[in-house]
Amino acid sequence: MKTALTIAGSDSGGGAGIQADLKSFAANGVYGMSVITAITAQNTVEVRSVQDIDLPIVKDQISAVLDDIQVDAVKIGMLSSEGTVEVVAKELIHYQPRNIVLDPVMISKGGHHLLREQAMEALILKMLPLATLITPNIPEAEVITNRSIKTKEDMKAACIEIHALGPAAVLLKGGHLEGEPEDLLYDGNDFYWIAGKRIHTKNTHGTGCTLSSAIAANLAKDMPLLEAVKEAKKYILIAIENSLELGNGHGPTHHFYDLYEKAGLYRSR
Ligand SMILES: Nc1ncnc2c1ncn2[C@@H]1O[C@H](COP(=O)(O)OP(=O)(O)O)[C@@H](O)[C@H]1O
Ligand SMILES: Cc1ncc(COP(=O)(O)O)c(N)n1
Repeated sequence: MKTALTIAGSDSGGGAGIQADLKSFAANGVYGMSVITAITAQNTVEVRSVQDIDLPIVKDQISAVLDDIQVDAVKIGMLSSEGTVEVVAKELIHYQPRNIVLDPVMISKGGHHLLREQAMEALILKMLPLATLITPNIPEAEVITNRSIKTKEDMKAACIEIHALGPAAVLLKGGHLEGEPEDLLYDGNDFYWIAGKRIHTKNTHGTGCTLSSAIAANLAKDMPLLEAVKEAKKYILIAIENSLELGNGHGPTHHFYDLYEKAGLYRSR
């Protein structure tokens, strides 16, 4: 069986972070493993508090997995602090796993900082060059490029600028712009618009985590990048369409194995 490792924060509410990643891995047919970087006390409404995990045990979690188990893809989410960015980057350089999908998580839907502002430079300088694919949303891409993104032309320019920072490819998610949520994939040569259909729901907690983990799972299964992204986009659409009315805030997406199978999208290679 193909495998994927998530390096991310824990969401006690189960909708985002490590919990979403492992559910997405399972639904997309790979064996999931986790390295926890931070624990958030979180629900559908808010992040109440955050405890970073001590750096030596972040390092040991990564080496414990990679010394023993074949890892076919790595998904990186919340990194929280500059020290964590540095430790994760160092371990990835040491182990050289293939297929690194970096979701540059910065701020929760409720406005809580999941990456300290002082850690931004380290993320850009140390982590971006290691990524096979980076998956920023519009606000994250605005922070990385330090320019505002309002149009499709702005999205193209941002992709070129982010690609120049080192990742092999960029998927700029358009969900935060008006209209249908179209994402833009840029591999350094060509642009591919990945069409979407807007689902009118407030239950979008964990969409970014779910999508990036589905892409990592697909890359682990040896799908080419464009196919991996397109298939993952179909998966996130189903997960949002079937999102759950749980809690009083942004409910989670649903990792619905049966429906996924019925739609002919489930593939375990
Ligand atoms: N309401 C929605 N309906 C359909 N697709 C959506 C919706 N909101 C987001 N998406 C898609 O889900 C994926 C992740 O969403 P996005 O909100 O951009 O990420 P993040 O959670 O990082 O902010 C993207 O492919 C985006 O286009
Ligand atoms: C631990 C953790 N990681 C990531 C997110 C971002 O979630 P979203 O996918 O909704 O932007 C989150 N809210 N909590």
